[in-house]
Amino acid sequence: MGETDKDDLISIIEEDDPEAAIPTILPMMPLRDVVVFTDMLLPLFVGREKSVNAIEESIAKDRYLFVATQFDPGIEKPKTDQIYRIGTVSRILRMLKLPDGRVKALVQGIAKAKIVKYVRKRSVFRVKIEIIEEPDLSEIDLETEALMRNVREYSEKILTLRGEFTNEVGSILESIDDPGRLADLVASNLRLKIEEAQEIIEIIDPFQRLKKVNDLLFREVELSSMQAKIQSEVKDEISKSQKDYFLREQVRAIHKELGELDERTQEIEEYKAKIKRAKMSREAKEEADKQLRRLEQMHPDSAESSVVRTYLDWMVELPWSKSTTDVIDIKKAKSVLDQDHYGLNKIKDRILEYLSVRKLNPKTKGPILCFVGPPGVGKTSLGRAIANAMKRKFVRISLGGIRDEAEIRGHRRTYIGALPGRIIQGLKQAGSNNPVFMMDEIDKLGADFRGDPSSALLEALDPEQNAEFSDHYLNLCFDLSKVMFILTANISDTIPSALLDRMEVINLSGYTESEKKIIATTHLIPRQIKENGIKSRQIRFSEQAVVQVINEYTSEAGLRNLERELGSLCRKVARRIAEGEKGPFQITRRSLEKYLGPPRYYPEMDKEHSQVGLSTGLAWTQVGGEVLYVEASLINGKGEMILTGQLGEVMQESARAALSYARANVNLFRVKDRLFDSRDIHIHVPAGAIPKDGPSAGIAMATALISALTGRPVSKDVAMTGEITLRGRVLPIGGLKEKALGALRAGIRTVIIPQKNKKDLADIPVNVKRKLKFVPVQNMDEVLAIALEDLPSKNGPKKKPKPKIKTGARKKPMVNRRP
Ligand SMILES: Nc1ncnc2c1ncn2[C@@H]1O[C@H](COP(=O)(O)OP(=O)(O)OP(=O)(O)O)[C@@H](O)[C@H]1O
Repeated sequence: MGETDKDDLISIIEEDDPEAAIPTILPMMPLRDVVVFTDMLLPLFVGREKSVNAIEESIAKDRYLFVATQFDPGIEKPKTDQIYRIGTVSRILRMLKLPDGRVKALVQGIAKAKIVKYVRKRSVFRVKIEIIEEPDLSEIDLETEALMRNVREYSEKILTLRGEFTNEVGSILESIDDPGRLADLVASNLRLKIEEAQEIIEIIDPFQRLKKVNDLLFREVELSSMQAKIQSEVKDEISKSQKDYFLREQVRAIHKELGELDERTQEIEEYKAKIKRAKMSREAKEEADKQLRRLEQMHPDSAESSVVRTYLDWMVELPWSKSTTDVIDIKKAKSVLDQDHYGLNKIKDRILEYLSVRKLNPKTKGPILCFVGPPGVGKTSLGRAIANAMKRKFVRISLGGIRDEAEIRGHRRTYIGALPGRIIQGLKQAGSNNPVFMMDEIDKLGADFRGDPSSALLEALDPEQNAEFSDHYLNLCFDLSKVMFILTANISDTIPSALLDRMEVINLSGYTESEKKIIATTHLIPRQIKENGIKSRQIRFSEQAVVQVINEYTSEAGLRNLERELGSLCRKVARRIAEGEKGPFQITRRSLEKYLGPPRYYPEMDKEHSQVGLSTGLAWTQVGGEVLYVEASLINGKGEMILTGQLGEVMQESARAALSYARANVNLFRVKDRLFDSRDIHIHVPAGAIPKDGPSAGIAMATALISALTGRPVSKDVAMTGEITLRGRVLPIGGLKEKALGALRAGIRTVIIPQKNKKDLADIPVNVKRKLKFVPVQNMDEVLAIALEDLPSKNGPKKKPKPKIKTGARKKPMVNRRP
């Protein structure tokens, strides 16, 4: 054993002469940190002068050398009393002189000996020795045999713990049957401390020596196994989670063996079943299976695994192949639409046509419907009715204010908290892949650096490409071709044009007072009564009360606020019933104020008489048609034009055109051109906080201006809409129906419209036409002839005949609408 290899050992033994007698006087070499046992082979580096001398002396003679260990390895030049007296007679088997004067030698222990005395001490230690004979143990008793076995086993154990055990070592241990040699061999390999090793070497009796070695081995085994235990404990601490995982895996394996499922396996199995049930597309299933396999490998509590779980939840809950069966019965659909909606005949007809085509050709890629109209005119409820009629699911999302493409298409899964886009979310909510999918406020889509949501929307809506709509979160394609999309908007002007191209716009313009009255009595009141838990016999609405709510508590094109006010009336009655009062409760004009407070829109307060420089225009806004007042006045100045009331560019240009027209026709109006040098003209359009734009107030501005210049008042019952040219021609405008309804609400009786809009009168409900007089005009002369009460003419002032108003209950404008 030791550091020398076996080949060396063999050649040495051949050289050795076992018969050679050991001399009694030998050169001696003190060793610093090793005790040499009999038979032990040991390579030595020798540097100290005395030691080198000792080796040289030995080589010069018969190569015998006595080696003994010094007490303290730190002492460079030990004295005789600092060296143990018992040591080993050795033989130098090889020697090599190094260039630096040091010597490398391979020595082997031959016999144990004792220093009797030092013969020489100066340049070299020379000692007289006495060989120590050991008692002969040729007959090995049982105890010794047992001890030897023990020693062998312990040795194997230690070497195994140290990772040094090999079969070769095992057979060497087995082959030694001399207890003394076994003790020496084991001791020389035990990494003992010097004192311990010396203690062993000094025990002469082989049995005793073996016993001592056995004790040390026992201690060493304990130490080594304790060390191994500590090491593995530390390792366990470090990888506790790994250990947990390992244990869990074992538990899983045990459960599996027992035919039971643990929580985790159960989860995985559940996902497997859900994936199967979801009947995904092949591509989607592959991805889901892949993610499930990833989940299986992951630590169940890791953040990553919860991301994968959320993804799988989305995947299995999407209606990949879940559809509802369409029932398209046109008669039934008509009755559903009629049941939920009063009027709207044209729109209902269009919807029924659309459904008929779908019935005859289910694969049709017909246009996408887009309902455009002010709030509360029934866009959403029509969509819902279509879904009911076809027995499809209905979902609704709002696109108002969306600027980020990811809202439509989803965020990539790498983002924390990523989710699919609104379209996929809507489909999950619907639970079928062919719902009626309503997207509200398409006109309020934004676009900025985060991408253009309208392009993502385009992909979703376009029948040519929506079979492969890709969502960033799913990272897969989802087939949207069976979805029936319906879009809604308040105005069509701001709908992105690429989208507008693909849609069929259906306008819903708003309701007249009488329509509102009917809808209120037939739909809104019964619904509110039911929703508030009242019995219909407990509450009665008088017709006048309903009309008053329409006119004095609301002012809108649609029915939103009307329904809210009626709901609030029902709620108040519900409270009284809940407090124990017995009905029936009458809602009359008189009791209305008690329930709803004072009216919010007072009629007949302001425009009681016609005024100079104040004309009434008509605007088409997101909430329907509205009257728009235009004020003009002359103030001292230098002929400048002041425009206020947050007018947009087009409207400002329109005002300038009106002014130019007036200046070009000063003669006609009998105004001195000089007037413009000393006067500033101020045009203001009240409700100054609300931005206004568009050319359609052109004739209203010109009328106000000319009224201010001429001092002729503008008739209080006349409203007008039309664009003006420099030559005074009146050009057509849009949204006539909405404007007409707005004028009616404001108590106007005559509406001046451009000649070219005459065709639009066909769309205006008959009862509106009965109450409003529409006067189509081609130029400003005609406008002024109707609007100004006292028109200056080329032949001098002449009294303008009052416009003849045919019929219609007179409703005066409301205070908060009138400057
Ligand atoms: N013609 C109608 N007949 C009966 N009820 C109607 C009619 N039009 C609208 N309604 C009712 O008026 C209420 C408001 O309608 P809805 O919510 O559909 O309006 P909307 O046009 O979608 O408004 P918004 O643009 O604000 O979403 C609903 O309760 C609806 O049932």
